[in-house]
Amino acid sequence: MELKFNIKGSFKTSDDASPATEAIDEFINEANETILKKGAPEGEGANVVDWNVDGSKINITIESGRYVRAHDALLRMRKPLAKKLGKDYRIGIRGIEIDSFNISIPSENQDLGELKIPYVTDIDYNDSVIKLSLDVGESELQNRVPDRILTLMEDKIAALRYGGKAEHWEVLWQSGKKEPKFFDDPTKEMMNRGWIKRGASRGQWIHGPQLAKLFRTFEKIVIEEMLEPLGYKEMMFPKLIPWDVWKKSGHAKGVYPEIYYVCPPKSRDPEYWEEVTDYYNVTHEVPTEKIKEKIGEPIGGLCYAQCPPFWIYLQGETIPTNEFPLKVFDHSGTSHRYESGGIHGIERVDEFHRIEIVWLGTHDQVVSESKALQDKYRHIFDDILDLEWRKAGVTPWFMAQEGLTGTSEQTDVGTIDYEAPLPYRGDDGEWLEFQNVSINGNKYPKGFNVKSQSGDELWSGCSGVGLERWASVFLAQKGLDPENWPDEFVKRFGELPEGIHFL
Ligand SMILES: Nc1ncnc2c1ncn2[C@@H]1O[C@H](COS(=O)(=O)NC(=O)[C@@H](N)CO)[C@@H](O)[C@H]1O
Ligand SMILES: [Zn+2]
Repeated sequence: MELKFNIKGSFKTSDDASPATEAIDEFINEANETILKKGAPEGEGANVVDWNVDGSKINITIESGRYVRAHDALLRMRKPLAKKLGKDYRIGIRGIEIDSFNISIPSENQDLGELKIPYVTDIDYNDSVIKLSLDVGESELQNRVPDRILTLMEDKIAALRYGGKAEHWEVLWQSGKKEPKFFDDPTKEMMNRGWIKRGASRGQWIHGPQLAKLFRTFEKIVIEEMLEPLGYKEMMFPKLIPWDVWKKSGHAKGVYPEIYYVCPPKSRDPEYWEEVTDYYNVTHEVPTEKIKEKIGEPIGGLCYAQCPPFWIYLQGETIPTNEFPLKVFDHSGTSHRYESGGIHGIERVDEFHRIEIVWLGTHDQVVSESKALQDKYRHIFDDILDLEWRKAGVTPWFMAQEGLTGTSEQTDVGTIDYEAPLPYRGDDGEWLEFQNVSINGNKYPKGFNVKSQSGDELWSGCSGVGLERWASVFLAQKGLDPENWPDEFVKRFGELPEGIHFL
C-alpha cells in the first residue's frame, strides 16, 4: 500500500456553472493528462476521479500519491480553470471549499499513542495503514499544512521504527590511564568542606570561594592557553531567549520539556498587582494562582544552548570575505535546563556555567578551526590538568536537542564529546561528558540568513565548556587537596582561599 491523498472539495463560482459543464469536462480530462502529472515520475501524479456541477459549485474528488499531492493538484487547477470559465462564460472562481481530506500512510508501527495534531480531526489505525482525517481550508493548503502534518507523522513513525535508535557513539581517541588521587564523590566532599551549598532552586548550587576560584582558573586556562592564541574575541550573548531565536535554531522543534519558561507581567502598573502584594502581606504566601492570571504567555525561556542568541548579531548581514573565519566566545552568564529527575551532584544541574565558543567561515575553515581547538584542548587536559579522558563521536548536539538520533548526512558535520572517568563511580562506572566540540554545518548561517561577500556557503562550529563538569572530573580524579593537583595547574590557581565558616 502506497501513501495516498484523497480530497473532496469544490470550486465556488460567481454564477451557476451548469452552462459550462461541457467545457469543464474537457478541462478536467486535459488536466488529468497535463498539469496534474507535471513534475511527477512516470505513472505517478494526481487524478480527478469524480466531479459534478451543482449550481455555483464545481464538486471534485482528487486522488494522488506522494507526487503532485491532491491539495497541490486542486491549487494547480484553480487559475487555468478560472481563466477558461472567465473567458468563455464570464464566470469567476470565488474560492475553494474542502469537504473532506484524508491522508493514508502505510506503517507497520501503529502504537503512536494519544496524538493531538493541529487540523487532524481523526486518526484511524487499521491493518498497516494510518489514516488521518484533516479539517483544513484553502489557506492551510497554501501554507503547506498537510505536508508538515505528513512530515511530522513520518518522523514519528521513523522514530518508532528505530525504536528510539541508540544514540550514535564511537570512541575517537583515548588518553593513557591515569592513577586517581581520589576515590570519593567530589560533590559530597565539597559540601563537607563548605566549598558549595545547595541553592534554593531545583538543581542549583551556590559556589563558595574555593570552587569559584577553581571555575575562574579553568576559564583563565581556556582563554590564555587556547582562545587568545587562536584569535577568539570575547562577546556577551543574551541569556533570555525568545521563540524567534529557537525557531531559527531548531530548538522549537522539541526542547519544551527542558525549558525554564519566561512570562512577562501583563502590566507594570502597581495597582494592577495590588491584589497580589496585599495577599502576600497578609498571608505571607505568594498567590501563584493570581499571578498566573496577571502574567502573559511565555515569550521564550532562559538560556539553554548558549550560542543561538548570538546569531541575531549576524542575522541578515553579508560579511566581508577576509573577516572569516570569525571566532568569538561568551561566558557571560548561566544556562538553565529542567533536567530529568533525581538529585545529582554538580555533574548534572539545572543551572550551570559554560564557556560557549563559536566560529564560522567556509567548510574548510570551520573544519580546520575545529582541529586547532582540539589540539589546544589536548594540551590543556594532558599538560595542565593531567586528566584521564577520551573523545567520542556522537549524534550532533543540535539534532539531539531537536529530538533526533543517528548522525547527520552532511560529512564532517557532527559532535565530539569529551568524556572522563570519575573514579568514585568504579571501574565500569559511566564516564562523564565534560565538554564538546561540534561542526554544525550550514545550519546556523542558513537559519539566520548570514552571507559571505564571496558567496561561499557558510558553515559554523561551536564548543561548550561546562565548568561544573570540568570541576566534577578534575576533583573526582585529583581530589580537593592542592598538594595532589598537577604543578602546571597549581601554578595558575595560586593559593586556596579560605571559605566561610559556620559554628
Ligand atoms: N545539565 C547540565 N549540567 C552541567 N553542565 C551541562 C549541562 N548540560 C550541558 N552541560 C555542559 O554544556 C556542554 C554543552 O552542552 S550541549 O548541550 O552538549 N551542547 C550545546 O548546547 C552546544 N551549544 C555547545 O555548548 C556539555 O558538554 C556540558 O559540559
Ligand atoms: Zn553551541
